Amino acid sequence: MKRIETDILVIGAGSGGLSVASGAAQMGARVVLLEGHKMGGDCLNYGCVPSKALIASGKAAQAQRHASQFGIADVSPDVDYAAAMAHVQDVIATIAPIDSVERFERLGVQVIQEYGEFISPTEVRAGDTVITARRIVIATGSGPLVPPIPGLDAVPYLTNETLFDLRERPEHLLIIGGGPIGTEMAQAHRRLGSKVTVIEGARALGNDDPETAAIVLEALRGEGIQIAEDALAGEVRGTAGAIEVVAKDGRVFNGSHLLIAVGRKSNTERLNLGAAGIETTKTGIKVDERLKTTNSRVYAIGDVAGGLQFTHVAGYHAGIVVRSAVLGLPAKASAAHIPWVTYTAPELAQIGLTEAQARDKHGTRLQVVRQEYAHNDRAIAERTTSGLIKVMVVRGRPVGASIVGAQAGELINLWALALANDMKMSQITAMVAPYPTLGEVNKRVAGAYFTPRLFGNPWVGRAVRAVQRWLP
Ligand SMILES: Cc1cc2nc3c(=O)[nH]c(=O)nc-3n(C[C@H](O)[C@H](O)[C@H](O)COP(=O)(O)OP(=O)(O)OC[C@H]3O[C@@H](n4cnc5c(N)ncnc54)[C@H](O)[C@@H]3O)c2cc1C
Ligand SMILES: NC(=O)c1ccc[n+]([C@@H]2O[C@H](COP(=O)([O-])OP(=O)(O)OC[C@H]3O[C@@H](n4cnc5c(N)ncnc54)[C@H](O)[C@@H]3O)[C@@H](O)[C@H]2O)c1
Repeated sequence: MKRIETDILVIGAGSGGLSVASGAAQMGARVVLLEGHKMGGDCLNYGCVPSKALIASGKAAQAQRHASQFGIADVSPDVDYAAAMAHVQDVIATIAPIDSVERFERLGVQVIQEYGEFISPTEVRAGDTVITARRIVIATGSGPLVPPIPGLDAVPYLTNETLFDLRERPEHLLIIGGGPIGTEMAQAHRRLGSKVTVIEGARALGNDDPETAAIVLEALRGEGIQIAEDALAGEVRGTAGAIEVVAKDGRVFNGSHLLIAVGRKSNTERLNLGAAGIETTKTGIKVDERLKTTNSRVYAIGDVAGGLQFTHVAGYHAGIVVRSAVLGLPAKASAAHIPWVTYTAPELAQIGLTEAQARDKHGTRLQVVRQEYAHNDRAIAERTTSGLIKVMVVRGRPVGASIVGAQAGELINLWALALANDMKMSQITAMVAPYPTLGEVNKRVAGAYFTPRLFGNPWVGRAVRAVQRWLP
């Protein structure tokens, strides 16, 4: 057995682990990084990157179908599904060098391409090497949760780890789960020419504000996607090409392929956490607000920590751990200013409290201001007028924002800045937004907060009349 001593040991080279490793190494710490499978983890290989690339193919196909609104003939697109998947692989290959072993070795990180497992509270074994470190960071991510639905083990099914290997377009894709994976992949496949049925056990896009989510679901249904809600999958039957999902209430859904998208399972099995005294919860590794596990020299970040499971959260966690484990500074994680976006068309974005959550927490102190895309000149020019922004305001400060519409994911950035810095609505109205941009909806919605305070206000009216009498 080889032995290595280091300052920081990072287990897992996905979004979170890579950020810790590069940050720590560039600040001068000795870093060892373990990766048992693909550098880049889920986001690069089976998650964000391939899904957004396939969504881009679907968008290109859809634009051809609806070009006549811009004076160009509508065309039924000639979709080459295998070529769309080749585009997906090309996008992954373009980004991969940034996450590669070579790049990390150039940064001074010692990369070991093996799975790691604890053999004591201070030691991790990876292949034939035992590593001891001042601090250990677990960043092993998550994998697709495959629920114990009767019959599922006897039929072929896809997950996010196998979907992007397909080269023949599914004739009829059944998707169990109407969360972000289910809805994004439903729309991409529908636009590329598959029939699609989403089978959702509760409410589709149920983690988002119901009013904004409903606008997305209406758009998806309008494109021909069947979305069955309150349809908990109870049984799966059939063979390759002819699959049947039976809901608990007896509804039967038939299709050629089946995608399972019912959430995630933290990757903890290989870690032998018991040997290190690290406890888990139902969703992942138990951590405190500093992201420390029940072993005070070990941190857990990103998906494996079982909170919000997004790449930007893994990156944010990495920043907290670098401050704490590398610089020895106190740093705590918070979830209140974390945005998320579902990249359907229209996009759906959320930060902070939804309207219902804000009402529960702040009662009558809450004011909700709204602005429709239909009043935005750029949206009118580009025929993307179906959209809405709602901002939840308490005592002049935003506590949450929900956006549905074109580029909602870009527009939420401003509210991410505002919530991260506890900004006031007056600071948003002080901004001058270039015309004509969709971003003007952000300024307009902030203006809507002040409108009733300024227009039709008897005190303001009296003041204005007095000033007008005195002005020369
Ligand atoms: C289809 C899909 C689409 C998504 N789209 C988005 C999106 O648009 N935006 C967004 O923010 N998020 C998105 N996500 C979520 C995002 O992919 C994850 O939140 C993110 O990858 C988590 O990063 P991580 O570092 O925690 O884990 P991962 O990226 O999963 O990396 C963990 C790594 O650890 C390795 N590993 C596991 N066990 C061990 C071990 N014992 N030893 C060594 N290595 C180990 C794994 O092989 C893996 O490479 C999507 C997810 C999916 C599935
Ligand atoms: N755009 C993004 O940022 C993005 C995109 C995809 C995935 N992700 C990340 O990946 C995570 C996983 O996504 P997901 O969509 O798999 O999970 P999810 O947990 O968000 O949604 C799963 C859905 O499946 C339903 N469900 C569960 N069991 C069921 C059953 N037996 N029958 C029918 N429906 C059932 C649930 O009610 C839920 O609505 C997300 O929570 C997110 O963190 C992010």
